[in-house]
Amino acid sequence: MLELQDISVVFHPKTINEKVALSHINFRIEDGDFVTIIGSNGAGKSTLFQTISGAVTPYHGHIFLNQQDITSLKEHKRSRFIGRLFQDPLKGTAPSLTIAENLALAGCQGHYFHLRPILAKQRQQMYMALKELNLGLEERMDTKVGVLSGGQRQALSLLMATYAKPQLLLLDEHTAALDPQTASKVLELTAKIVKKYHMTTLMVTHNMQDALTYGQKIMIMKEGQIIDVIDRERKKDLTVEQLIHLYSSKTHDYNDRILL
Ligand SMILES: Nc1ncnc2c1ncn2[C@@H]1O[C@H](COP(=O)(O)OP(=O)(O)OP(=O)(O)O)[C@@H](O)[C@H]1O
Repeated sequence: MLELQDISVVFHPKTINEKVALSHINFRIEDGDFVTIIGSNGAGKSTLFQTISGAVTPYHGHIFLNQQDITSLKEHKRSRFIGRLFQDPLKGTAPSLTIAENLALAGCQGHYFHLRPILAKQRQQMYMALKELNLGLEERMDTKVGVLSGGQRQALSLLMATYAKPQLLLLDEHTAALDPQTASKVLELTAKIVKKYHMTTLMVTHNMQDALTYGQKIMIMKEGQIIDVIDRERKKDLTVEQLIHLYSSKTHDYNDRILL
């Protein structure tokens, strides 16, 4: 379970550049929930993820993961149980290492990594995990990641972010830089892995259809606040057109990127 209690984030406090990026955020997500987050530019979505993952320290409030107060836990320690995926496929993998070496790296999340020969048993585990992606990467384990396509790399990043079975998975528009076909493939893979391991997941997206399809709940953010949470009951009969209408009327965001 993830719980945020009265979280506020202020950049450059008490200066002329002061910016309140998150303002009194409260929410609770149960184990295994898949929650999608939508919001206009600058609403605070990335800051929310940075705060949960420990890259940004809140000005106020507390964060609990499975009853443990992680508010002051360092980012690298949180990475042992929080997996994260970014929009840029280049961010989640090391290009000069092979696929197998990247997965070995993912296996020691948050701990010091020494590149050692990979044991036959480890390779077998990697082979099986890669096979699930259905992209043929299991036959290319000694290929350097730098030569993979954006979609292959993002699928591998997804596998890496979930390899150590994190308690929480944060997906920050992780398919936005991919072409539509590859994006839907990576999203389907995401849903499959999340369901298989019952991972508590938060996904930021600008795509209303994806927010509706994958989110068991949908959070709407505006100007550093959560302005609405659409729960299972309200979501049940919601169409994408109704979601767009609801979103636009609440945020006054009529951006084409959202509507499409
Ligand atoms: N390091 C920082 N210093 C100062 N202001 C910041 C910093 N990071 C973010 N902000 C500001 O905080 C607000 C929230 O930014 P954030 O990136 O979280 O929004 P977002 O919802 O992820 O937007 P987008 O959809 O455009 O990525 C914005 O006004 C942004 O300019």
